[in-house]
Amino acid sequence: MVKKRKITIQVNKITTQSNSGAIIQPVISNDQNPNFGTFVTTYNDKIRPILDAVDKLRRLNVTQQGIPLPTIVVVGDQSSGKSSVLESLAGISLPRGQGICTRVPLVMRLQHRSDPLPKFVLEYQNKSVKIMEENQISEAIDMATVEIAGNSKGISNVPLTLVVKKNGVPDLTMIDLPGITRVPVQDQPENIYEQISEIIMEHIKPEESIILNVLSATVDFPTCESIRMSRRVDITGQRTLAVVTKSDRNPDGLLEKVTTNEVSIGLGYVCVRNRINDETYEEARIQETKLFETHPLLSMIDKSMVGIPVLAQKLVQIQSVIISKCLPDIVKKINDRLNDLVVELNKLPQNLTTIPDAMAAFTRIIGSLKETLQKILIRGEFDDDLENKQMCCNARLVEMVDEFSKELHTNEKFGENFLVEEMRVLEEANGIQLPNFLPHYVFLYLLQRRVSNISDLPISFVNKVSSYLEGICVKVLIDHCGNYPQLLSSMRKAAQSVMSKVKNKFLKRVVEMIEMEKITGYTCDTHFIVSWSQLKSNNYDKLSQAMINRSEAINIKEYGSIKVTHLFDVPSNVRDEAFDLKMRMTAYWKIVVNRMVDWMALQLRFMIQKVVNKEMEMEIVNEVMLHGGGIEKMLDEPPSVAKNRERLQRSIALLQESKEIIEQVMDDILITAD
Ligand SMILES: Nc1nc2c(ncn2[C@@H]2O[C@H](COP(=O)(O)OP(=O)(O)OP(=O)(O)O)[C@@H](O)[C@H]2O)c(=O)[nH]1
Repeated sequence: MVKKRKITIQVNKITTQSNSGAIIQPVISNDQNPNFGTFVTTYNDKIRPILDAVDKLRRLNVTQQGIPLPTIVVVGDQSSGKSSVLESLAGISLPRGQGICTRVPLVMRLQHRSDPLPKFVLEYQNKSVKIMEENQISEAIDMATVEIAGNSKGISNVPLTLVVKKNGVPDLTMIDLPGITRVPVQDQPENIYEQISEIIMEHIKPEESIILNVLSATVDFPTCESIRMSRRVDITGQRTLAVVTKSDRNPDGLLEKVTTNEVSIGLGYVCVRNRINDETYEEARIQETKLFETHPLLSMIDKSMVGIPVLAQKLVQIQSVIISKCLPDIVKKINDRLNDLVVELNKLPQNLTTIPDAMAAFTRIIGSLKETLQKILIRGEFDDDLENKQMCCNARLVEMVDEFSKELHTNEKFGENFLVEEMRVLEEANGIQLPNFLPHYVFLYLLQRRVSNISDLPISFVNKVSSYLEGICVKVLIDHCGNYPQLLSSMRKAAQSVMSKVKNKFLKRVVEMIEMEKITGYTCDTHFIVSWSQLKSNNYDKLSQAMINRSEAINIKEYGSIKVTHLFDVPSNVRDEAFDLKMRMTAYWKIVVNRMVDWMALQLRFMIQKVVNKEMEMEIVNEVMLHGGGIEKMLDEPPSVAKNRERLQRSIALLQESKEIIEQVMDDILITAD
């Protein structure tokens, strides 16, 4: 319920569309010949409170908090007459002339005041300069421009605000922007066009901006840069109003230009004649009225489309519509932004002041760190972000184990020299002994050679897995002490140190495991005998047949085609003995490889369990307490956090103030539309 309703604004004959696609059509009846003075006095009282509220928000710089404000933005090509139009509306002199004059955004706040004595204030960069005389305004703006944008013709996006409180002016706030030019002059930078475009686009892009496009009657409208730019952000022209200046200089064809509307201006055209040379504003208005009444061509233009008073009326109406339309949205945006900032502020670490507080915070960090590591490394649950595949640890670890197993298995190749190694070893093992009696050391010798051949694979597996786990632990640690960066280096050191210790232990065991495999050939797995018998029975006949038939190759299951021509002249007893040895080793090697993979996987799980449940925590506590300066360090809030907290508090205070301003004005008014 609205508590207070002091002022009612009746916005007649103005249609508005939805928030996003505003169609604003101020309709001024054709028979109405607006008088600048009487119009503003009736309108000003009604719009001023809202305009004041929006101007207060502008001064608070809420736009920097992502809250766009309804604004009339004056754009135009260089020397199109932008400043002259503002001068005419305000009845004051602004820097005018050929070449670039406006080099910084100029916010013009016009306010009607009943006192005949005008007041002028120039605000910029937290300064407020009172201007005593009207004829000093131009110079003051020039000086402030030089202070902001330098002596040369460079431009800047730092705004100047000129407050004009004067009897009879319309209550309007507009922003005049540097004129668009493609050619740099004097020592302007080469990219002057890009710089100006950027400033203009920033101001005209928000849906809340009304574009006041100043076009000189002396140019072809479709060729105007300002038209091209405004059409990029306002394709249908629904928030663009055109002011045609210099009507006196080029009256030919102007009527046609503004009625055919070749450049799709949605809010209509107003043709004006600004002050020329040393005319007073009163003289300029008289000359303008005379021009549009008596000139044979210009007098044919509808009276609702000519003269500064009509422009003032249109602007005031448009301004009241956009402001009243945007107010609820501004409140919503302020509320949303406030909520976001409060959440962000609450997420910041508590500013710790006592050792018990620091101790509690440290314990919390360790606890949640352990919980996360248990979740992803032991229970194998997913991290929140499934896209981050690195953090799906169990899946990545099993991939590494599978790859290790594949490498070990593919290492077993019969190759070109089938049985050659076995025959050579048997030959050297020959002695004065019973034939066909295989000494155990022959098998062991071959086994040792095979184990040595693959011994680098388990080592590189340990290296790979350890560096992956170290990466995961460091990432989790960084995430968990993001709020206390002063702990980061100790935590990182602890994680690296614990992982390095564990890796060394793991490597030591792997080396032992390799040695064990070399020392003894043993398995309790009965499948060994079955597998050996099968290999022999399946392949012995193939080999014998090949020797009889002199076939080049035999096909052994799982190992493919194997060349045997080099065995043709080998005595059958030697060949058979070597064949038996090979099949025995093949069956046993499968057992060895599987045992290695199983053992490594179990060791890995065991190691992870120990690190996560105990060693990481102990190492962190040790590192922080003994070497990292203790938890007292947590009491020194890092400058980055303090700065962030200050920034958030400032923004929250600013938005709260803005919210109060806007809620107050909404309480005070009730807007009705026909
Ligand atoms: N005859 C005539 N001259 C005008 C009119 N409007 C502006 N001028 C002249 O055109 C020139 C440029 O006008 P400014 O108002 O400085 O143009 P501007 O667009 O503000 O210029 P920049 O900000 O430098 O781009 C000045 O010499 C004005 O006196 C007009 O309606 N009639």
